[in-house]
Amino acid sequence: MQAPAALELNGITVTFRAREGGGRYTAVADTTLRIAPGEFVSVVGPTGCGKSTLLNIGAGLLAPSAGEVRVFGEPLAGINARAGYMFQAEALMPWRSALDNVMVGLQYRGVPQAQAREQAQAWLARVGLADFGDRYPHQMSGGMRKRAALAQVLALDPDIILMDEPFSALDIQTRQLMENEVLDLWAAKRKAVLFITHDLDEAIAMSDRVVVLSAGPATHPIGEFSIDLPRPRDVAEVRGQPRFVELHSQIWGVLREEVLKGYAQQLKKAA
Ligand SMILES: Nc1ncnc2c1ncn2[C@@H]1O[C@H](COP(=O)(O)OP(=O)(O)OP(=O)(O)O)[C@@H](O)[C@H]1O
Repeated sequence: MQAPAALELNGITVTFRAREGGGRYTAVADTTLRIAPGEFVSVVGPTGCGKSTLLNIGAGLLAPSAGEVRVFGEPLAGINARAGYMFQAEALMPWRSALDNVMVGLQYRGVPQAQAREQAQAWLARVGLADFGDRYPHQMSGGMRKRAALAQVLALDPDIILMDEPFSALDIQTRQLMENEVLDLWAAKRKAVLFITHDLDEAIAMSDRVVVLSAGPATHPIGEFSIDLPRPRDVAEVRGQPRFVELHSQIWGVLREEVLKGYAQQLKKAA
């Protein structure tokens, strides 16, 4: 028998009550997505198509209107306890130091104080913040805060990591450093990753597989591409490889039309 997927979204449909008027809005329609243990999958799609909605479904933060989620073969009910999340927004508590921020999740899990401190310190060191444990979020740069947030997620050793545009607020150099760092950490531990981005270059550089979503409403996968670039990868260097350029052009061929549709919808909404 085939090993169960780490995360499996089966025939997911998500319908919201529309924000205006009394109607319903189907954000996601009949979407199936499977992520194998240790696989790095990116989902790309135009703005507002439903990427975050899918991630929230995988996290168990939102229940689908139809379809089911399975985690290592088991139906998911409530929050996905085997997943760690990293969102675009800052996740650090401003009143806690970096070390305390990383420790808090461990303590919540019942790890004794001294051990939690030791593990948190080791994770801060792994993300390059060994000497910054006593800094508060406002005393750190955006990149450092992201590192601390990454340590916070990884310290809990989740089997699945859900990332929603985690580096989009960073400048390009810091972003590439962080992307490489994530790839190194991932290579060492091989967790299943669901990575949401609207940046196709980032998706290709990082992933084993890229899934393209259609423009909304009723978004669904319209293309799936296996990224056969060798690893380890340097996200800046890999962009110059002929195979990268080829994959980019193939995927962009599918995504372009959807981005234009998504953009037209945004303009209509704004009018
Ligand atoms: N709670 C909600 N109630 C009503 N509509 C919602 C709700 N959450 C999301 N939507 C709508 O569902 C659609 C998909 O939203 P979602 O945030 O998943 O898109 P996205 O692809 O992640 O967007 P972006 O690229 O801007 O991050 C949007 O049209 C959004 O307005």
